Amino acid sequence: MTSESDGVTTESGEEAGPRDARRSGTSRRRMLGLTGAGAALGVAGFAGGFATRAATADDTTPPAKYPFFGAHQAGIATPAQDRLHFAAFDVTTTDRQELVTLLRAWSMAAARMTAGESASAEETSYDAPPADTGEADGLPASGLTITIGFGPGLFRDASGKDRFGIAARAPKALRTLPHFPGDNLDAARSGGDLCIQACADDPQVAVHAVRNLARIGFGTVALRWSQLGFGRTSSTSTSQATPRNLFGFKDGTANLKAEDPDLLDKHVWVARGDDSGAEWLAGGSYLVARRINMQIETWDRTSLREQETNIGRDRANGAPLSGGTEFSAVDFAMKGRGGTPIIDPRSHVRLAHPSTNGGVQMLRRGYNFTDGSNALGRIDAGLFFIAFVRNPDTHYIPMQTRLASQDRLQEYLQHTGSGLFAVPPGADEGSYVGASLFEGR
Ligand SMILES: C=CC1=C(C)c2cc3[nH]c(cc4nc(cc5[nH]c(cc1n2)c(C)c5CCC(=O)O)C(CCC(=O)O)=C4C)c(C)c3C=C
Ligand SMILES: [Fe+2]
Repeated sequence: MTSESDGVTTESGEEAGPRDARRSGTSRRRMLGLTGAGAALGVAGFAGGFATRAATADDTTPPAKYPFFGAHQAGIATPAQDRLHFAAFDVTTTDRQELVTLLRAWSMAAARMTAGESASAEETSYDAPPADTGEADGLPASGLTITIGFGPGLFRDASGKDRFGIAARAPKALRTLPHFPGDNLDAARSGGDLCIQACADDPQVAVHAVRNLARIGFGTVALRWSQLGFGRTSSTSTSQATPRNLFGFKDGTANLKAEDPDLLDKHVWVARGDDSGAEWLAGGSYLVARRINMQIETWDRTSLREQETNIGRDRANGAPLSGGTEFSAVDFAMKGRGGTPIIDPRSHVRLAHPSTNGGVQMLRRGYNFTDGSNALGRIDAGLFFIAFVRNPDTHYIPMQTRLASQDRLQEYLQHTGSGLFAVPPGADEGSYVGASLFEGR
């Protein structure tokens, strides 16, 4: 008898009790059934390659589930979820095969967890640690996506030595980001040979994913740094409302959106021929991560006029100060009474706008964060900036250089962490992220 509400059936056909369910690679959805939370919640719903989010409290809305396998990795063009757990790892093994084995194991576990399953189908003995840590048992997939990236150190170590026989295929643009004016980077929150971006609409699901991948990597990788994010600061789909950052402004209005695949091809996805030495990256992207502290106490003592001048948009509705509504085009030429531009030339939107940056755009996918408070009673808060770009040399570094030296916002910001990762294309069903690099393409 196999019924979601009756219990779990073992391979021999016997009905198992909860203890056996924990030992086996039990589906989290089955655990939902076990706990009587409603099997109806486990139905996937896909539309046009990405699922609709469970944005309402309506019980009949299926929670989002995004497939791990596909042409591109999920977690880039996927509608931005509400929570983030980002982790960067140092690879501790010197053995190429162990690294490949890890990437295979991560991909298998990621495919399971994004489907709402436990991290492993393996059955472990009662005397061994469970194959899944258990804290997501009973929880649905919650829109989980797991995106894996490769840092510069995966290809060459600090002395320039080829670590795993892949140095000749390192992407040209994959370098430690340069120092920008005002950077105050903490080495303990920067860099990494590998990264995992886990996004979900439930923080427990995102943390569970990183925790299990770190556990699987024990002995092959060591966690270098990690960051939790609690509120998305971008929209990556026109179906999403624009959220707000910790300065209280709508953030993500002029972001690239999944509904415009031509712009994603132009600005996000690496194309064949972009880098003849790294064709394996075609269909992938680059992930820029910046931990940006925001001096929110200072901001909170700043007049609304000054705040809006700094950003270049209306705080209440997100419209450009030149007028219109949130999605109106910004008019940088419009002059005010004194003949000066209404949108300050040093405002954030002016300096980040494509017209100031040779037409380049990026797909922003950042999150708000708070990490306690300091001895002065100030909240350690900010924006964990994540952007996906086709080439950081053209799509990130020039813009960040401009912002760091001219942006009016800069007075309230301090960059404290940094990372650049090449994000391989998505894996074929049954294969693994990184196969195009390690299996040679
Ligand atoms: C180098 C890239 C960027 C960094 C770093 C960055 C930090 C940062 N941004 C905000 C708040 C807002 N940014 C907005 C727009 C915007 N920002 C960037 C790039 C970086 N931001 C771009 C490319 C854009 C879009 C520009 C355009 O095309 O008009 C906005 C306006 C709303 C929106 O369009 O999203 C806000 C608000 C903060 C607080 C911050 C660092 C903490
Ligand atoms: Fe911005």
